[in-house]
Amino acid sequence: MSEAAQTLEGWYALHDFRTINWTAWKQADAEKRNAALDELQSLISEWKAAEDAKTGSTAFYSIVGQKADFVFMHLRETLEELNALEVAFNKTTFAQFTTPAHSYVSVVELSNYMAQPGTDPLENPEIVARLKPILPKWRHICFYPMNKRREGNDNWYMLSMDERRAMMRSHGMIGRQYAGKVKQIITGSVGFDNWEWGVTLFAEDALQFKKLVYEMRFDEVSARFGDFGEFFVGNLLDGDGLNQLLSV
Ligand code: VOV
Repeated sequence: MSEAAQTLEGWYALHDFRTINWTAWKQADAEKRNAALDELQSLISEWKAAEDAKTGSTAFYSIVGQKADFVFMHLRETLEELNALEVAFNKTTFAQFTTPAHSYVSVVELSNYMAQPGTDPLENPEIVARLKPILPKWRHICFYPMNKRREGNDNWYMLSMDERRAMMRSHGMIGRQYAGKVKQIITGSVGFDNWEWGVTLFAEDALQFKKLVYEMRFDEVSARFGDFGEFFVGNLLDGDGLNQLLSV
């Protein structure tokens, strides 16, 4: 058996995608719409308070295209908290105007491929901060799930640790060229959801998603071993953005 990579886990993650029933939203009277918006805003304030207290983080983005209208990405210490968040949203008036479109459950993960031998990663404040990240509120989000292939000669899980480490080094070198342009949060979902990882990227310039993902396609670890699910891309919903989205 090949040596399994050691992983460190941080906050649990829920990507909660919803579609808006625009017909019902437009038909609702202004009073009901305003009440729904007030309630939604107070939920968002609660999430912001959790983020200020560093007990979790939430990002709220509209989704471009027809796979969903918006996504809440929540990070919390436990799965129970994530569950409570989705249930709290489901009980709001605004939720009556939405339908679930997709969801993804995972946990922030760092592997030991790049670890410094003989050091305790949990003593490194940078690593600890990466396990419990405050999500950047950059203009755009890109989310997709992925697997590492297990087919014939292209079986990631049969490679030696050294072979995998060399490929992850090359992967990391490409990623580093995008420092300051793309921020990645890798979440592990083996045992939690249908794919092995969730990849969540943030950027101020959405084109950087295309450039990075395209460049990685030529790198061995993605070219030979990457299998990818559906892509979701969207725009930050800050206070103004939310009001604009929901004004009818
Ligand atoms: C934005 C840049 C960027 C950077 C700097 C970066 C660096 C790194 C490093 C150094 C490491 C290994 C240590 C760790 O931190 O865990 C990883 C790990 C990982 N990555 Fe990555 N990645 C990036 C970006 C980045 C992207 C765009 C993708 C999607 C791939 C693609 O083709 O679409 C990805 C995937 C992953 C995955 C699935 C893992 C876990 C693999 C495993 O087998 O365990 N990643 N990644």
